[in-house]
Amino acid sequence: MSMTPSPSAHSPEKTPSSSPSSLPSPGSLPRCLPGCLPGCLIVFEGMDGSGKSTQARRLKARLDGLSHPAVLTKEPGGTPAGARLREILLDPALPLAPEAELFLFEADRAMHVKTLLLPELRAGRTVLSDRLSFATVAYQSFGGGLSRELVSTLNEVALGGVVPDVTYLLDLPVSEMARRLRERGDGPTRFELLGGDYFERVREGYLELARIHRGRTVVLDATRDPETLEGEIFEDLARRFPGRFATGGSPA
Ligand SMILES: Nc1ncnc2c1ncn2[C@@H]1O[C@H](COP(=O)(O)OP(=O)(O)O)[C@@H](O)[C@H]1O
Ligand SMILES: Cc1cn([C@H]2C[C@H](O)[C@@H](COP(=O)(O)OP(=O)(O)O)O2)c(=O)[nH]c1=O
Repeated sequence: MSMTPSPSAHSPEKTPSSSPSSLPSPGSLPRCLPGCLPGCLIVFEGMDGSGKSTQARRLKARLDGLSHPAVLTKEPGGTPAGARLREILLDPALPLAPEAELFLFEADRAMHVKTLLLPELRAGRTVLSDRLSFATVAYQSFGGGLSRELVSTLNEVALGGVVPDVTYLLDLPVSEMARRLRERGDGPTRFELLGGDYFERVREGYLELARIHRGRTVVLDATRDPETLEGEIFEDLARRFPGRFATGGSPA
């Protein structure tokens, strides 16, 4: 990956405001292409129970072992405000209108991007995120039926131009997903609440996104064992970003 920021990474950027929140003001975010910030954003996507957090944790451990520290984060809930939003979003006793749910996922994302992803990526660090914007297209649009255009517009605002360098999509049949969630012992699972048809559409949504963004999305058969998947992900990363993850190659 290029360590040279493109002109577009700099021109619209301003010094973060000194307001009490110390968040950059709206419109101050760079428009970014993959690789235009010195860091590397690696995203894990897939349905509930597909093994995203298992693989994100394994990759982090592997990078730690190579003295290449990586930041492990997630959506929803990767920031203090996001953790509160996550409680609302995942409370089965608190039904939300589809639009309200969408706005809360996007609010979580805006906080995540502005306060965590952008600072880490600007500092040149590797960030591993358990979910990002594909999830909202797959769940709220393909699954929940909200307009694709609305979801894309809100994603664009929340992402502020940040684009993953690579996304690993852990693809799993819905029946296997249901089995894993039962085994994991989640309370009343989102699967039970939303139903199998919903998740069939979510899966199809993810696969369509992978086709559209095929240059920087890798679809993995998530029914295979965790070791095999970990090896395949690391091999792909090493090929994609030569030298970045070599032993002692930490940019942090
Ligand atoms: N490759 C795999 N094969 C079988 N079971 C797995 C695999 N990866 C994860 N699991 C198990 O499936 C469940 C869901 O995994 P998890 O990583 O929490 O998924 P997610 O973060 O996508 O919800 C956990 O019980 C985990 O131990
Ligand atoms: C990020 C995101 C998550 N979700 C859903 C997916 C999950 O059902 C739920 C919580 O995500 P997550 O904690 O990643 O669940 P899991 O570990 O089971 O995969 O939020 C959306 O519906 N839209 C979104 O934009």
